[in-house]
Formats: sequence, C-alpha cells, structure tokens
Amino acid sequence: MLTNAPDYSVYLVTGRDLLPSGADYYQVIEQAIKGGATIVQVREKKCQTWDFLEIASRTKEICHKHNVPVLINDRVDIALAIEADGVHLGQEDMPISIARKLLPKGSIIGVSCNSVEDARNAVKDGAGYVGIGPVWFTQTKSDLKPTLGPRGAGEILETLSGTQIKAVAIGGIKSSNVLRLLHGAVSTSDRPLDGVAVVGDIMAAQDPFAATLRLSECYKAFTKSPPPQFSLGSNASDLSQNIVSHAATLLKTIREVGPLVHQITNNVVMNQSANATLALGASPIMATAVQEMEDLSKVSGALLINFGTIGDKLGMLEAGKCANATRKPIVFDPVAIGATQHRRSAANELLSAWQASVIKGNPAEIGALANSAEVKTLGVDSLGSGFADPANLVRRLAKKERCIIAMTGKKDWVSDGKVAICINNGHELLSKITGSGCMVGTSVATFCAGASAVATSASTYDDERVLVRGDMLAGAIGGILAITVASELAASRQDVKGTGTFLPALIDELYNLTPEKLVDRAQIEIFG
Ligand SMILES: Cc1ncc(COP(=O)(O)OP(=O)(O)O)c(N)n1
Ligand SMILES: Cc1nc(C(=O)O)sc1CCOP(=O)(O)O
Repeated sequence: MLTNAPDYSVYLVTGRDLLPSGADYYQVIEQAIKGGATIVQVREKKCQTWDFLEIASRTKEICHKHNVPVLINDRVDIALAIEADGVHLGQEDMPISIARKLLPKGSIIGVSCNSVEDARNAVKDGAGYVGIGPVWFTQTKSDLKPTLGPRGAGEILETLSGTQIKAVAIGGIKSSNVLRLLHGAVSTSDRPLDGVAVVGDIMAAQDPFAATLRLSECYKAFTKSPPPQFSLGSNASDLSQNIVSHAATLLKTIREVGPLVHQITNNVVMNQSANATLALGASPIMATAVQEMEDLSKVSGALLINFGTIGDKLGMLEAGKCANATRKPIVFDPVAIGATQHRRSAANELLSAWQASVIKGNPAEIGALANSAEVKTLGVDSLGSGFADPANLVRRLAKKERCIIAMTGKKDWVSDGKVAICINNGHELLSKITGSGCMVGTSVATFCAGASAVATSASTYDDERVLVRGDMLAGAIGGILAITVASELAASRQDVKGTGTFLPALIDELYNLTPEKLVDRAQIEIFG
C-alpha cells in the first residue's frame, strides 16, 4: 500500500469499452498517468471475476510503478485479493462500515453522492472521499441519477465544510467544461473540489496522455491560488475611493473600442435595447441561431442573455458555453423566473451549462434565485416593499452563484459576494415605460464589454483559470449608473411631458452621457 496522502485532482475511472479501436488498455492507463492522472479506479461492469482480478492486478502494477494509488469499483473482494489501496462504493453497494471491517487499516473508501443527504451520511459513516455526480449527462453510466450541474455539486460540497472528507465530481466532465465546473462548485468558505473524476474524456481519447494533461493543467491553474473572483480589489475602503470613477472610465473605453454586444433578448424590448447599445457607443447584434454562436463569441465583447420569452433556449445554451470558452462576460437577466416552473428549470439548465459573470434582476427575480419568498412576483413585476436586508441577500447570492448580483429597483443593489453597493440614482418614469429593466441589462453587458476590453489589452488575466476577463463589479455598476443617471437627466428636460417623450429623451441622454456626468451624479453607498 502507498503511504502518501492520496491526490484526487485528476481521478481516472477506467472504462475499457470506450477505448478507440486498436488501443491497448494498459498503455492507455500508463499514458494517462504520465499525462497527470493522480489516482485510478478500476471499474469493470461486465467481466467475470477471474478477468476482473487479472485486469485489476495488472492495473495496480502500472499504478504503483508510478506511485499512483489504485481503487476498485464496487468489489471489496477484488480489492482485498489484489491488495488495492481502497474501494469506491455506490449507494447500493456494501455499506462503508462493513467494507471498513473487511479492508486493511488505512484503506481508502469513497462513496457516490447525488444529494446533500447522501453526503451527510458519508460524513457520518466516515468516508475518505465522496464522488459527487453526475454533474452532467453522460452515456458512460447506464443507471444515471439526476444531473446536479456545477451549482448542485457545490451545494453537496458545502455539506462537507469542517470535515476532512475529500470531494471529487464525476459525470460528463471534459477538458472543455472542467473550468466551468471548478468555478461553479466552490463552497461558500472558498473550498474548491479536490479533484475531477473522468472516464470518457481520457479512455476514449486518441491521445490519452494529451487528454489527461489538459485536465491536469486546468485543475492546477484553477487551484494554484484561491479561486478567482469576478471583480478586482473589492474591499470597502478600496472601492469607496475608486469604484465610481473606474466604472465611469469604462464609458470612455466603450466609445473608443465600440465593442460588439451580442444580445439574445425578448421581442418586446429588442429595438430599444439595440438603440440604447448604440447610444452608449457600442454595436448591438441580436442573434439567436445555435450555428452562429461560436463565430459570434470570437468577435463580441459581451453576451446578454435575457430570458424574456424563452424561445431560444438552445441558442442561449450554446452562446453561453462559447462565451465562457472565449472568456467573454455573460450578463444573465432571468426575467420572471419566479412566475413559472418552466422558467425556473430553464434558468437552472442555463446556469448549469455556463457561468454567468453578472446576474441582473428585479427583487422578485433575485429572490426566486435565492430561494426567498420575501418578495412576491406578478408576471414580470415584483410586489411589495422589497427585502428587509437587501445588502445581505445580494451578498449571499453572489457568493453562492459565484458572480456579480445586480438587483434593480427603487434602489439598486450590487454585490460581488464581499461588498454590497447601493445605488441611489434613477427616476420614477423608468418604472412607467416598458423594458427599462431589460435596458439596464443591455447597459450592464455593454459596460462589462468595456471592462473586458480594458483587461484584454492590459493582459491582466490568466486565461487558464478564469472564465471572464475584466472587473465585472465595475461593469455592473457602470451599466446601472448609465441608465439611472440618464433617466434623471431625461426626466428634468423641458421637452419631456410624460412617458412617451421620456423614452427618446432617455436614449438622447445616454448618447450625450460622459464619464464626468456619471461621477458628478452618482449616489452610492458601500456596505463592507
Ligand atoms: C469517483 C466516483 N464517483 C462515483 C462513482 C459511481 O459509483 P457507483 O454509484 O457505484 O456507480 P458505478 O460506478 O458502480 O456504476 C464512481 N464509480 N467513481
Ligand atoms: C462512473 C460514473 N459515476 C457517475 C455518478 O454520477 O456517480 S457518472 C459516471 C460516469 C462518468 O463517465 P464520463 O466521465 O465518461 O462522463
């Protein structure tokens, strides 16, 4: 048995039936270990005991030659027979307490968890590690439990706070989505996953060495220092000095760079959102077809996904994945998410597929995401007087979703999970025209495109570990300030007689907005 504490970071689970034709199983295992697999589990679902013994024993030889521990899936008898380093048990397999009695002292015992309850039992039973899954759908396992997404995996990880139990995630993990998983599944105490368990992305690869190396490099980059945040220098004293001027200078960048802002939004607001984008100095493109998302993500500065009429879910899924892959900001506006079950599950599916940089919503929408019933929803509107403690609500949700939360209303609240910022600008006429909330989403996406352009030109981001470049907190604040300050200026004009004249005046004031006007008029309070 090996003596070092196991390293779970790149956990290879074998699957001989996935090998490309002509590939030699033992060579694949050795190549994967050379590429960075740190632990191996022999998983044989169909073979006879005699063959399982032979395969497990030869796999152990290779693993131990490289000082890598080897575990056996389900079969405690095989683990005992070949003197493996431990076992992985499913919920329906031998209980941990009995396996522990049978196996030598110090054996590793892992258990599969698909729910918080499974994880609580694993803590009680003294598991060495848990395998949280499935994160995403996979064809590798037949009796698959409900998919968790990175956020569901993060909730299970949370259950392990304060314990020594290690956690890996499993199910549908590939080098193309591993960063999304690692970002989404971090506990609120900033504990990341201890590893990712993979079958197909390694076993089915033409080059298992390269496939494992890609997974290993992603994991190492993500964990080399505390998990990356979505904003810069966000402590209350730093921010009070410079957040408004930082946000305001983004307007200058937008006007200089003229970023393309890709928007998947609803029919009701499309035209005015496009006009608001142009007035700020950026270029809108309202494109929904799945086939064009990859190309668009390469040239756009930011992506807005406004749920609106949820007609284009496939386009939204693909656009978000491409934006994460190209490190572009994603602003998600989950319009009326609390109104129907369909919207709640669609939002869940989207947020499992990609990592939003900013989630922007009214109090009812943000409350629904935070599982709070304090503010009720009526269609797309919020009812009642708001949250008793909005600062804490946005802070908690930002920490949970690992992105910036922007809650718009009479007062606007923004948080990156550390500070909460209240913006006191705006005019009541904004609430009397259709789509002003959607326009805020557009403006936030435009400012996030500005923030991303600044970071890209300064190369201040390590692309191996981030899903977005730029200070998204400044992007969210700048975007909200632009609309709210412009609304004050528009409402004070002589030519504005009511809501009909207010809307074009608002577009004019966005067009004529300057960084100085934003700084002069901004009314913000920072709660550290
Ligand atoms: C690391 C890891 N996590 C989960 C599983 C799944 O185990 P189980 O639930 O026993 O399902 P089968 O693998 O037996 O199909 C695993 N094997 N490894
Ligand atoms: C073995 C296994 N267990 C799962 C669970 O959810 O517990 S998912 C899974 C298969 C993972 O295969 P791939 O990396 O090819 O998606």
